[in-house]
Amino acid sequence: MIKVYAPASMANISVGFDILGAAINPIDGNMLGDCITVETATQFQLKNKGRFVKKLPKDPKLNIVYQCWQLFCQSIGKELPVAMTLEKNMPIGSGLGSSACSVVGALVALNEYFEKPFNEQQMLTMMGELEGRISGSVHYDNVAPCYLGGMQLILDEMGIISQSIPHFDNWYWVMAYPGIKVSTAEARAILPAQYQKQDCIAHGRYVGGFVHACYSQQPKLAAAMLKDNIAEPYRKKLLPHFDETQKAVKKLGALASGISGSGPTIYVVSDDLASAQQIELWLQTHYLQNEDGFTHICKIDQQGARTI
Ligand SMILES: Nc1ncnc2c1ncn2[C@@H]1O[C@H](COP(=O)(O)OP(=O)(O)OP(=O)(O)O)[C@@H](O)[C@H]1O
Ligand SMILES: N[C@@H](CCO)C(=O)O
Repeated sequence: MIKVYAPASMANISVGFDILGAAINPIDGNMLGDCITVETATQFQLKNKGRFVKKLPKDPKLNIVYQCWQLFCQSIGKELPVAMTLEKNMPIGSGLGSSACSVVGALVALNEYFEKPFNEQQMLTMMGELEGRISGSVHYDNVAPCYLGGMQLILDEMGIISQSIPHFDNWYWVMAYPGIKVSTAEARAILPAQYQKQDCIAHGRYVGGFVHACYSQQPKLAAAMLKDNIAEPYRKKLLPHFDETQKAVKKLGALASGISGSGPTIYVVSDDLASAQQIELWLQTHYLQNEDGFTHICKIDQQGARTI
């Protein structure tokens, strides 16, 4: 039997719409991600369990794990009789890469079980295709960090889909999921089809500046560059009182904050644990909307998907 854990991820990180993402890990040892097992069977079976199992599609063929198995079989050229179990620990439509956790977990578990018929690039290509089926367009900024760990910059040139870039080891990422759903497909549909020239120039400056600051290890500059003029102005209305939340966490010492993926989770950066804890408490009291909501103080997860 093979069991794989696939971690949560935050896509975009404000500056890198569709091209930047990081895997995250709560510092308290909680495992924030889906788990998938693959076992021997005489015919294909898929069982679902976990905290968010009720939020999965009713039709089992719409479960992305089933589609992972189908694509894996098609790519290998034969039907593979295995029993898969999805532990759905991630809320759906959260901005924490829930579908990516299932896609990456399922493909890595199958690839491990069958002794790695596919290499990293082939795996990423399949992951991108499956993520694209869900959100309406291929984007790797959740699947790449979930699979490879660290902070990933999507390149998609010369056969290289993604490479990791340096980050700041002392940064805490306070993540707050309010408990409401935002569909990625809908959050993409509300974005403009075209942007003004000055917005394109500013966007280039922010993302270039952030990557430069990461390489030259200038944390203040990096935090100042974490600005989103592509998605946040249009998506923030989907999140509970976003502007007020940003102002409040800034007063509590946040270096930066923004939308995780397509929301409604927000991330807040702090380089001080006491301040991160105060921010977390504030978010628990003011940002969570129902009992499904949660907060975690995280660090960037270096490992990505792994067998456990
Ligand atoms: N195993 C699965 N895990 C998560 N979503 C699934 C799964 N199988 C099918 N789906 C469907 O995929 C869609 C996922 O929606 P969406 O992309 O908005 O969520 P998400 O992956 O949590 O988003 P985000 O990447 O912002 O965290 C939903 O319609 C859901 O029903
Ligand atoms: N980059 C994607 C991530 C979705 O999780 C978006 O913001 O639409």
